[in-house]
Amino acid sequence: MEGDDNLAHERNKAEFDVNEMKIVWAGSRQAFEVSNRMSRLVASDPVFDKSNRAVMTRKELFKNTLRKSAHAWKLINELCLSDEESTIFKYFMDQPGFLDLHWRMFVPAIKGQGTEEQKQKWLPLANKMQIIGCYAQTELGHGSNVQGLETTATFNPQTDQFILHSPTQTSSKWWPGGLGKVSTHAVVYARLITNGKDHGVHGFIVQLRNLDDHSPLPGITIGDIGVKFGNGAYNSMDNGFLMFDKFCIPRDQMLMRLSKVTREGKYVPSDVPRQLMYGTMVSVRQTIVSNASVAMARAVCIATRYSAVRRQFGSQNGGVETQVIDYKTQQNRLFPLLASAYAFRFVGEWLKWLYTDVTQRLEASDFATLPEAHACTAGLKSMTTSATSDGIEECRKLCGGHGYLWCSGLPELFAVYVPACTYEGDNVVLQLQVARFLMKTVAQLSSGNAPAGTTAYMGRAKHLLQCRSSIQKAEDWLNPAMVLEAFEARALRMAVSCANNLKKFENQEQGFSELLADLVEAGIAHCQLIVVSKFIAKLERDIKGKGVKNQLKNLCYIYALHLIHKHLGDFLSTNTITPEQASLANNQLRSLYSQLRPNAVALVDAFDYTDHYLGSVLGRYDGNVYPKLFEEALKDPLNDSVVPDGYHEYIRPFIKQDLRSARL
Ligand SMILES: CCCCCCCC/C=C\CCCCCCCCCC(=O)SCCNC(=O)CCNC(=O)[C@H](O)C(C)(C)COP(=O)(O)OP(=O)(O)OC[C@H]1O[C@@H](n2cnc3c(N)ncnc32)[C@H](O)[C@@H]1OP(=O)(O)O
Ligand SMILES: Cc1cc2nc3c(=O)[nH]c(=O)nc-3n(C[C@H](O)[C@H](O)[C@H](O)COP(=O)(O)OP(=O)(O)OC[C@H]3O[C@@H](n4cnc5c(N)ncnc54)[C@H](O)[C@@H]3O)c2cc1C
Repeated sequence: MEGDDNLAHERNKAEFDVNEMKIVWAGSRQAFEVSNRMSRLVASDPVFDKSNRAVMTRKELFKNTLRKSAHAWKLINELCLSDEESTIFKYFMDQPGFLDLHWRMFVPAIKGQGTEEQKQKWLPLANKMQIIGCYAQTELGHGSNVQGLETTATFNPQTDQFILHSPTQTSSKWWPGGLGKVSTHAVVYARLITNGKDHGVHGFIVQLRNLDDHSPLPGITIGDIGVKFGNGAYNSMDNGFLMFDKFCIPRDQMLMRLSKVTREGKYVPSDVPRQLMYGTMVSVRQTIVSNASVAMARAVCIATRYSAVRRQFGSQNGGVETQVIDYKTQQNRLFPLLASAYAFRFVGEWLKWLYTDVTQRLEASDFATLPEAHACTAGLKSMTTSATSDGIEECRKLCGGHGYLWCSGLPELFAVYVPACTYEGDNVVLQLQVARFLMKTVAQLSSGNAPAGTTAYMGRAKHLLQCRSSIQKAEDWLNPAMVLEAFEARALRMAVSCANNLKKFENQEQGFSELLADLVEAGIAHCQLIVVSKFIAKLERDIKGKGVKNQLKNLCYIYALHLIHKHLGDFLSTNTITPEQASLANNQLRSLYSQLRPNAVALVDAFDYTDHYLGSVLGRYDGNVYPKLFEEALKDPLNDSVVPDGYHEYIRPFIKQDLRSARL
């Protein structure tokens, strides 16, 4: 059977309304319409071609990214795209570049931390891209430890200026995207010093380059930090370094919405939590969770379509071979990833709601939910990006040898995606923030304060610490209350166990250091509970379309039960479930895989990705894999000539045994 017949046959088997599922995936009919229109607008424009990124030199790749960015900006203006449309348009461009940092970090940092006057001055320039900005926080010596940054901003009352200085090599800014070659400005984080006193890290708007000829301003040393992981991939981004040599900026370029420095040099501390200075990171972490679902879905779409096209073994007497998607091992690796894509989508929707809610509360000076918002954004960013990076690599393996080809789309996707485990906060460091939050919540349980939000379940500690799961048969694992209770009991017991172990240490910080590995596991268990509970909550909503809810139910329970299987040690060692109940979960999981199987291709079609966005020969909508693999191979520059360059110097001497003449 040809690839296209395979996929047509698969699509005919679907038991649900794919068009309605597309709307559930997009979040609303309007969101679907925008996403569909923007992805096709990008795909139809030859400037956004991505087919030869792997064979471009770094300089070519970078210049091509500039060209694409300029073209995108022109189209956004000509077509008068809304903010929502242009964000999605840039996303489907699928080319990491300075635009990401300008719009996602530089502009939000000014919006969140600038005064009204500062916003009025800087935002119109940034919104029209008359200045281009980046977010310069990380240094050569410190990334995770923001309080350990070394760059100084010393107030000089004589000139009413701050003097920015990099006192050591390790204080050089290192990593900011867009800094190396493009940005004219940056929001720079530096230690504020007034009257010889260090007030800790604060943000400043700093011009870096001359607006006439783009040369660095005197006192500024700047450049790109060099080639990063993978061909093409994130190398389109100019991550940069930056050093200040007593570089002066006016006082009104300190971002002063939170704390201030007066004309006399008096420091006026913020009367709101100083952590609001970290607001830009919280906002980006929230969007990274939604991006995780997109990246996971992309890899899963490629692996699912290819698994339906690919056949190996199983033919008797020359008949057709088995589609590899029919092997239970393939399903056991692939279907939980498909379920994870949907799970991350829905938790991303919820996190967006939580972020909007906390932002509104902060505007009304209500800071009560800030720790919860920080823990959720940090923990879910960590959990979903780790799972997605691993998932992309698993999808590559699911595609066998051809998955290793660049044109499968998976190597580049992995290389672009994997730094998400590090940027915007290292995943272990962020998960430890969740653990701290959990330890505080557990410590307060005896005080009578009922925990709220995502830790509300801890308020039922008495029950959850001693309950035994009442699962008796495999179908019981489709009962939402029973599944939730298992996840809640496991998460609470792991957190309480850490808290009890902490008590054994006289010095709590030392205890925390000793128990770091267990604390991370407790944080992950809590985050997995959030994802499962938000998926279950989604099923309780009104979901339209023939068979759509049924498919989502299957995906939800596959997500939950595969986690039980994967983290069985946690569930058994906390006595949350028995080995027999674990075995019933496995039986149910197998049954769910069989139910999902006829719908697998339609479930990835529901992502509505264009072939342009997928960028994968293996994941093509028409399944026409083999002829296109040949086409791609023949395009490789090595195939430009039949006899390769270097033959006469380095191959012929071997064959003719005249190695003395080889030019070694
Ligand atoms: C095939 C091609 C495909 C192409 C695809 C292209 C598409 C591209 C799409 C998407 C791309 C995404 C683009 C995104 C680009 C991202 C670029 C990355 C940018 C960066 O990385 S910027 C730098 C980020 N840096 C960090 O994240 C640093 C991490 N460190 C910290 O955040 C903190 O320092 C900390 C969390 C580790 C805290 O450390 P600590 O020393 O404890 O902190 P303190 O300052 O003392 O604070 C203690 C106290 O505050 C609480 N707290 C900490 N942070 C926050 C916060 N943000 N909000 C609220 N509260 C906070 C902390 O819990 C403590 O509370 P407690 O005292 O315990 O109650
Ligand atoms: C592609 C990319 C783009 C980036 N873009 C930007 C940008 O635009 N702007 C910007 O300012 N920065 C940017 N960064 C920097 C990024 O934010 C930092 O790299 C990140 O915050 C991690 O910090 P680090 O590099 O100091 O890691 P480190 O903290 O040095 O981590 C090294 C190891 O130590 C472990 N570790 C560290 N602290 C602890 C702890 N307390 N407990 C347990 N383990 C610990 C970590 O888990 C990790 O395994 C970017 C980075 C990358 C890779």
